Amino acid sequence: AETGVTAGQVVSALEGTFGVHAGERRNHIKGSCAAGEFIGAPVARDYTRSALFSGKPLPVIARFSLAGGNPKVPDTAKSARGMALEFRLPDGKLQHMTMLNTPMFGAATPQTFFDDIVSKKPDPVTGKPDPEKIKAFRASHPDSLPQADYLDKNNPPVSWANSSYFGIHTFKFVNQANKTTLVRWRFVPQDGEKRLSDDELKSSPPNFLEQRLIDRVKQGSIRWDMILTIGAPGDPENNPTLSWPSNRKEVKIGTLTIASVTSQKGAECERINFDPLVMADGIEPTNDPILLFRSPAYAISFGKRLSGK
Ligand code: HEM
Repeated sequence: AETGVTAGQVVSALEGTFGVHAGERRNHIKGSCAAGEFIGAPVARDYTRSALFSGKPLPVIARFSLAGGNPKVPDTAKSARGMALEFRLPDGKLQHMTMLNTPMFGAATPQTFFDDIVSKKPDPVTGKPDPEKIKAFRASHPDSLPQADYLDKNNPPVSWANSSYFGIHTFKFVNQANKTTLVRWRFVPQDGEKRLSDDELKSSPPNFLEQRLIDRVKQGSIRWDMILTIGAPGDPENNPTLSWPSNRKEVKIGTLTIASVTSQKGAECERINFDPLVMADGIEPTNDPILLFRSPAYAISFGKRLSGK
């Protein structure tokens, strides 16, 4: 039933549902900028020749965000949180990782993502999304259910610092001998996972994530461990809605340190397009149709906001 929705149509759907906010991201519009460094563990070189894992510290520009194109989305919203990283490698090379705090994504195809966004368009009468349309979307798109179920059952984190972030897609690690390994990765917070209680969900103010992260970093740097999961034959490679079995081999391959946090206005992360296909030698994409679709969609959003639209 793939009808081949285009990246332009998906960005238009985001604008239709969330409005056009000139000069701003069409998705993950609300967020904060951060910076720090990454030290990769040389043990990763069994799997990849990427300069990320030289063992030397590399500068990182980061952005923490909430999913969706509503600039006023409350920080209690039961939606995904994002962490986007730009690693600055020697010789001006770049590596991006643009992740969510859910282990899986809510669409196996761009069409499902499009239908999801359209189903959330506010009803002109109530000014709110129509719960019946959201129900109908879920019933007709089983690939949306694992992430929706995860977001239903897991409250959002108390802080961006108290969440794991998942690469979600499968990627290829290519080593010095040109051997390819299918992998997934995630970043696990050294501060520990901590979610809002049901009471806090109701009582928290709409804006606390940014100030809480600024306050946290004043106490000292914030760290995440980068954990690599090694795929086994038969593990889904091109479907980001499907988890891998939990008994796969895992290796700690680096530490991310965030040392400064600011609001996004005028800060360095604001003008970065965290296109997940920006990759340095040693890491390559799979044929995951969602991963490949993200790049043109981000380019359209980026082009619009850079030109003040
Ligand atoms: C069909 C699938 C998807 C579409 C169409 C889409 C679209 C977009 C767009 C248009 C932006 C704003 C880009 C900009 O103006 O710079 C964005 C941001 C973002 N997306 Fe996606 N996305 C998709 C899937 C995903 C997936 C699978 C993930 C995580 C694995 C993800 C994580 C993020 C994050 C974290 C940001 C914020 C990046 C930043 O801070 O600049 N997205 N997305």
